[in-house]
Amino acid sequence: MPLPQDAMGDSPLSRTPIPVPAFFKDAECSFSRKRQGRPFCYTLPPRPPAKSVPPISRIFPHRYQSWSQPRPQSVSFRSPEQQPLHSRLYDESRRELFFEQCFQRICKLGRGSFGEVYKVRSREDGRLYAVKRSMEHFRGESDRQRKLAEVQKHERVGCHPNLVRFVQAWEEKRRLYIQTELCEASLQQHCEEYGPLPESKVWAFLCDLLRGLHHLHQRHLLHMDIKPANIFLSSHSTCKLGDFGLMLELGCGSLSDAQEGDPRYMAPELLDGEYTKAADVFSLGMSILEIACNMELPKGGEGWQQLRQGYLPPEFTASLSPELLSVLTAMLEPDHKKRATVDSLLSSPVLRRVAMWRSFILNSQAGINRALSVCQWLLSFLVVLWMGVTWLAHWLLGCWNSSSKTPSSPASTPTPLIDSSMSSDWEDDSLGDDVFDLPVKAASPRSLPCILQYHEGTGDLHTQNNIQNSPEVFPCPSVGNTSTPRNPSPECSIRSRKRSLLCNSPNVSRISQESLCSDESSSPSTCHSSRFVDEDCQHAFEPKNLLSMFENVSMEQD
Ligand SMILES: Nc1ncnc2c1ncn2[C@@H]1O[C@H](COP(=O)(O)OP(=O)(O)OP(=O)(O)O)[C@@H](O)[C@H]1O
Ligand SMILES: [Mg+2]
Ligand SMILES: [Mg+2]
Repeated sequence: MPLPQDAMGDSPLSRTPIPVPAFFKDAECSFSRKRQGRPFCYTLPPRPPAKSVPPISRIFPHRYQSWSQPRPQSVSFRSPEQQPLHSRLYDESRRELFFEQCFQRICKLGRGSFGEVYKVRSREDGRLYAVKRSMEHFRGESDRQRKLAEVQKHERVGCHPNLVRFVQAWEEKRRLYIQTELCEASLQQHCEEYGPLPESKVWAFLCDLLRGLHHLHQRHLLHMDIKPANIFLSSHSTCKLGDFGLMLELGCGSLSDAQEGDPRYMAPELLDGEYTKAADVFSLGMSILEIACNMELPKGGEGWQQLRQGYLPPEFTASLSPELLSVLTAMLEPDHKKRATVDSLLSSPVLRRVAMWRSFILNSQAGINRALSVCQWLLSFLVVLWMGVTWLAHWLLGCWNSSSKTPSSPASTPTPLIDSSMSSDWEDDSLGDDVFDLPVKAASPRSLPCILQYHEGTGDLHTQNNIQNSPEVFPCPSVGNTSTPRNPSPECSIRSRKRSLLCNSPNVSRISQESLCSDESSSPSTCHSSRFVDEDCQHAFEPKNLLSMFENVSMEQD
């Protein structure tokens, strides 16, 4: 239906004063502005009345009920068979629910008349989701089927950027769980926090919601519960329709199951049983009126009637632009046959302009986000690259240092780094074959570097403390090579050579005689220098030294 506009392009309502009804003074009192800081649960629709008869499960508590599954079951209407839930994290033998085992509950997002909604993190993929858990247990098979029907509706809806995305659903211990994408907040929560929306945002959200509704109406689906509490804002500031619990499908006999939505947003023709797409347009119009004018919508009475007779209180709508007022008037047309349709609204010039502008903004936002994430990725790649290059440079420098300082015959020409006077205590120490079987002692292995010297004649290794003389020793992985002969004597076994190489890593440290002897009380026989060397060797056997170790071996073989 075309929007009611005159030749000037203005709505009659914007220029002609609305005839004030005789009862206006009384009627005025039926509309009020929203009060700030109202508790969230204030807007909840009434709960269904409690049954006077206790449920069968109370009368026969131990009777087996086919609908009360002991195990979690996947709920899906795409496959005819009920499937058990699959998750690599779920352990059937544990008492915790599937929900607790597979999700980390972060906080409660909200509560409706059917369920409580939690913000959760999936332990499986680490992402954030919303999970709605039915508030009450199934009271019987028909109650279960009624609740499970919401899942079927989610599946019917399919994917659209302006509809809340369904992920999966399951039932466990007579409760239904529905996992959906997580949104920032509902439009109602947003308005409670930030007050009425500026008109630019109202247009943008109206455009998003009309697109979502267009997707539903194309599939002959009626939402039937459009209101700010069921409209969600995504993290990218797009608006989405959610909560498909009351959705109806035209032409498939589901109209007999129709339930009334919130009376504040309800189209008047629903009282006569006229379920059409126009009812959604009316509810959306009411929601927009509420958020744009900060108006408390009446649940009944005179104000409720007036709004459904095409009367929009000017004291609330005075601040709206004529375009928005004319769109609202078209959406809130009392006669559902004359009411604007989603198609006609989306093809109106003003909404086409908004839609173009909206697409441009969303696309540029998405582009900026993509560029930012690429930059972030590049930055982390560069950091890793820089760390790798620094490490390599460090390592190459170390190798170069060691090769420039390695004498041709370490036994005959002792390195200037080695202070032989410091090695007197260690001269008779040697590595035996059992060194790797010795226990590790609790000393600080990295604090005092030492150098092992190989005596060609005896085939023995001697430790020499170089703590004072060799600051360059620390960064160099092969600095101890000076004590390793290039042409080892035949008595020197390969094993002992490898061990000496092990000990030549910078992690090899000297343990003072005192500290070792202080351990004597526990094992007196261990106060022996060869064991000290062993201990050092064991400390030196760390993955980061492996590279230098093999480097040394290869240098030796050369
Ligand atoms: N995907 C979501 N992301 C963020 N918040 C959500 C999400 N789903 C629901 N909520 C919050 O939980 C509230 C209740 O959720 P929902 O409307 O789905 O429950 P309901 O019991 O079906 O409500 P109703 O009474 O409208 O039928 C919402 O108003 C909203 O505040
Ligand atoms: Mg809801
Ligand atoms: Mg609902």
